[in-house]
Amino acid sequence: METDSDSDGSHISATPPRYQNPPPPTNLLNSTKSKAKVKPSSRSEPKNPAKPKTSQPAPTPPNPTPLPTLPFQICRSFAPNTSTSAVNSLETLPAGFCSRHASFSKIQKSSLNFENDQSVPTPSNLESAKIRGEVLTKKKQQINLVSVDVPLPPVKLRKCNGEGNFVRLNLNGGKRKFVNKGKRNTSYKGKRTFRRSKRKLNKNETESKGDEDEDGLIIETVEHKQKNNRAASELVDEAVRAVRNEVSDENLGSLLKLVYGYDSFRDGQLEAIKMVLDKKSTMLVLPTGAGKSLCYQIPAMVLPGLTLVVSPLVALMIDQLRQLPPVIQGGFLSSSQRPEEVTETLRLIQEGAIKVLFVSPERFLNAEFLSIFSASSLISLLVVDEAHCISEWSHNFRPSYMRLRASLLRARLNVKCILAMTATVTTTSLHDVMSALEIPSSNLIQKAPLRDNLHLFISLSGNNRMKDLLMLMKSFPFKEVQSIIIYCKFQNYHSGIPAKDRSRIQELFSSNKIRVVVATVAFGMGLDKRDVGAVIHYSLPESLEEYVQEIGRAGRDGRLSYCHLFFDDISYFRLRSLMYSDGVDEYAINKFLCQVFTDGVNSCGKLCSLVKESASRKFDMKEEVMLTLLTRLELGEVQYLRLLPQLNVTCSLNFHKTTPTLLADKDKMVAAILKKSEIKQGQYVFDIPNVADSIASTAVDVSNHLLNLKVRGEITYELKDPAYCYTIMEVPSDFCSLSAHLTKWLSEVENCKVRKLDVMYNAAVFAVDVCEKMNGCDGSHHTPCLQKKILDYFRGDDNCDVIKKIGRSSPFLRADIKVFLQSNLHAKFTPRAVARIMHGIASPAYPSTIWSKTHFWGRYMQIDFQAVMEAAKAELLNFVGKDVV
Ligand SMILES: Nc1ncnc2c1ncn2[C@@H]1O[C@H](COP(=O)(O)OP(=O)(O)OP(=O)(O)O)[C@@H](O)[C@H]1O
Repeated sequence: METDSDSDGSHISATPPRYQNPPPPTNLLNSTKSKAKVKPSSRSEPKNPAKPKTSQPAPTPPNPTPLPTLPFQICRSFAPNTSTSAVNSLETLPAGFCSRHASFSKIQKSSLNFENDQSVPTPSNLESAKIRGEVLTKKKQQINLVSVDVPLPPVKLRKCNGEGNFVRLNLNGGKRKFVNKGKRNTSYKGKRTFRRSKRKLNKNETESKGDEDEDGLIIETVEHKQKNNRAASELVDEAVRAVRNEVSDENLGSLLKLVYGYDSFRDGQLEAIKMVLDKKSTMLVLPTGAGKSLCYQIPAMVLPGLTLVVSPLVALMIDQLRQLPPVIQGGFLSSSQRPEEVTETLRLIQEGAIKVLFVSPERFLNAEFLSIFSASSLISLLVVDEAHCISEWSHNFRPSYMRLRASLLRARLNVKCILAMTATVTTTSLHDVMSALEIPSSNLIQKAPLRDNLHLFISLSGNNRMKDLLMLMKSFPFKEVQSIIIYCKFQNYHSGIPAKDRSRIQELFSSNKIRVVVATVAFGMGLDKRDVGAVIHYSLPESLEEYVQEIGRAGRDGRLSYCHLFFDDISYFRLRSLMYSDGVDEYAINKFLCQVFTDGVNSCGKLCSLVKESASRKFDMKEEVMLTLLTRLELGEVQYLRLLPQLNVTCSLNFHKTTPTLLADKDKMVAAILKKSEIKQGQYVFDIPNVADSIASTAVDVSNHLLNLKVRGEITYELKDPAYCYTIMEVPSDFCSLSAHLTKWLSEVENCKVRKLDVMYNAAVFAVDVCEKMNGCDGSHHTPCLQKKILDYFRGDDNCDVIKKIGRSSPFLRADIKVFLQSNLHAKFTPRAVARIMHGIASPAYPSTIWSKTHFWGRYMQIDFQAVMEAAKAELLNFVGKDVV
């Protein structure tokens, strides 16, 4: 007997057709003509979908649960006060209850209104609607949300403007048409008119059908809906109670089936869920698309308190929030939200009305946020998503993730159980993460980093890479693939688009109205489009981790998918140069430390700030590097300072009602402002932390007080200069040794990044030049040898010699540096600054707008950066009248 379920529990490596009854094609690009050509081994659906030819277990589509058909509704209304159960009472349960995908796409559609900027679904309006539990089905009353009927506005191919990171590309020579072409100008009004006239025509018929509307849909009565919802809610509550009574495979399986519609857990999921429910901190390493989210979502339903998920990107948080099954009330906090929204979310957390909260690690700088948790046991589980970011030896180190140490989490947030999740981690980074989070080695669940439904191809691209790409797209199997992501490293290959269009493009791509998206790495993180059939790398990724992460966007439905990597030496040289763009010299770190601890020993307890832009130029250090150093000064072996939330620190103020001196008599903060201000063009200009420090207050209190005075009509003011704020805890006794220590650390991190790129390049060169094309490798197909390289690398066995393409010297280098210095007598240089220019790397003090004009810009990319620096140092020493460091 044929079955449509995958009872072995793993869909990851299966490669059969996706559904027993495939959905109707939504993309006109997949014309019937192209379908007719489908070969059995391609991703396309079988001709007779009801009878799959394969005898392999088919991956289970999200199966409808036995729950009643429910009306669609994005958010249910809820009464926070009554919400004490783990799964909130479901007053109005969405129709997407059984299928996350249904509910996800509806949320997106309903949330998109691009008619004006105001209505673009910002994280805040989307989420605040969700957490407020607004009934979004009242379409016309929603400012930010529109009917699903409203056609999306046209997508224009834009020229690069440096704002965005991906653009639609029609690689079919304009022959194929996008599905919504020609429909885009259909206005909402027009569509309504059409529907009204249709209603007129069918009046009698409609009346005779009673409850049926003009589209033949059954209009359910409110009572009917409520009854269904209550029944569904009771079933889930019952399943949750059963798991609480006994954490058995059977009870967890029932909950899975009921909420997600899945028949079985995938490899690693059940183990992780049970471990977490047993309150054991757990490290979970599963490949991309293996279903890690479910490993915290199910515990979130069962555990009594809040599940706090730390995520590195706001876009990722929003995606994860959207993907929560409707039975789990979610929320998120981000700096893009209005203060009222943050306050409302914090209130809901305290009331227990939010079960899963997404935050960025920077949120842990916020005193108000921390205070909610420090004295309570609100948090049942803390999830660290993309946990490799904790390790400086990972491909994606984030200084703010250093804040996620078990000791700090316990002390500040009362966290008892941690679940750390990642898909891409080497043994070294894994060790770092587990020790930072104090996860015992026995609590590691790790599966192979690659799914075996990905077929890996690789080729060295010639002089015309675009031509190579177009040929690839027109050849089998790529021409058959419906959904493709092309990853590019450099923006001049993919054109930027405004940020506000990104979510729209993601939506169009998700609904198969765009076939191909060209994007940078940021796109796709968190994108859970199950049927992406191919990922093409137009240029070399920076590391094998990045490669694995990006190819992991393909084949999440378990079907055979294709990944092609183009690489060439020039892109490699260019990327390798960029690896040096964060480097800093010891003397610059020393100067930086002097500024951070301005007043020397007397500055303990002082509230200070460092204006980002000016400091960045002054020390020729990127803002992220300054933040890395400040975070290290806070979280290293000695706590030298405590970072506070970033602020705009310079205030220019005008008094209106009461005279300044009279107001100062009544208000001590105004008195401090007058004392600390300079008067410029009639305005009082002062530094907020400086004023706060003088009256032993906080910068946040001063900001709030200013707002208050403004509301009373006493003042108006403007804020500028975004800055890092901090309180000094201890002044270093030896600046020199601290600078040396920090420089060494930063250079090790830099070397690690260079090494990762070299290993990536090495793997590519090996496949193309060295692989003997045995064991399954053939032509440009190199799945076996690349898989082996990846597995060895993740196991920490990457000691292979890196192919040395980078030169150590050039006969003209010194002479060119000399000419460069002579022709730029007006400027001061360090060896690093000269080497950056020779490598074509911009820095805050040497921006590309100015320095790319010199014809030496990027000329020595193929020579090792350190070697260029040494040559520059030697020339600077010879050069009279230049400062040499
Ligand atoms: N047991 C299961 N059976 C079938 N499908 C599942 C199962 N668990 C999860 N999925 C589906 O797999 C897809 C990927 O899940 P998810 O987004 O959690 O992956 P992930 O491991 O977090 O990936 P990434 O690392 O890329 O974020 C989702 O569509 C999810 O619904």
